[in-house]
Amino acid sequence: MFLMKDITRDGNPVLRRYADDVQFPLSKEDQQLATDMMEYLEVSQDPELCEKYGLRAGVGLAAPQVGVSKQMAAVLVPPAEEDDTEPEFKDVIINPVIISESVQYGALSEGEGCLSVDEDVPGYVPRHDRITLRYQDVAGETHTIRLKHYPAIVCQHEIDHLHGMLFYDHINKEHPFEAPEDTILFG
Ligand SMILES: O=CN(O)CCNC(=O)c1cccc(Cl)c1Cl
Ligand code: NI
Repeated sequence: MFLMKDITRDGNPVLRRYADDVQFPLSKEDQQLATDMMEYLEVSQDPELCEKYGLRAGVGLAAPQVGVSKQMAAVLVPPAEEDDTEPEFKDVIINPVIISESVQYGALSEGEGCLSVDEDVPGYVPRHDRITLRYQDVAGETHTIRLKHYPAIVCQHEIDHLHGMLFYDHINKEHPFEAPEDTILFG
């Protein structure tokens, strides 16, 4: 199981590298990596286990964050409403490509955080509010899905990791809480 000691931190060159494509069928190693990354998210979202293992909670985790420069990220966006049982989006996205994106931006009103960035970096992170995402799952099946709002934001945060980008790269340095016109602020 991954612990905070396994998470690469800003300054480690692996976080600034464009990750390599993943080959199919997945090697045993890549299968285990996918499982372990999703497990981290599940454990981190359980308040008791999160505390027990001293984790920082996350809704996504990209392979470069555990030192593996491969195009793979786990995403686990909890249910939108408390009484919902199903996560809003849950999958390990492999070789993801955003094939279309809205002109309109969306941003979380409370900004973003990252396991690989220890300090808080306040400010809006403008992202596309809606995207069409193409990716392969661990079975090698290709999915083409449309996402909007929070799941779209999270997937863009993870895909950034696979391209050597970190969330604060998008924050306006002079005016961190300014966002492009018509940006939807939510959360
Ligand atoms: O790359 C993944 N992480 O660094 C895990 C920790 N950060 C989050 O869960 C997180 C928090 C706020 C907004 C977004 Cl979009 C994300 Cl992704
Ligand atoms: Ni991150």
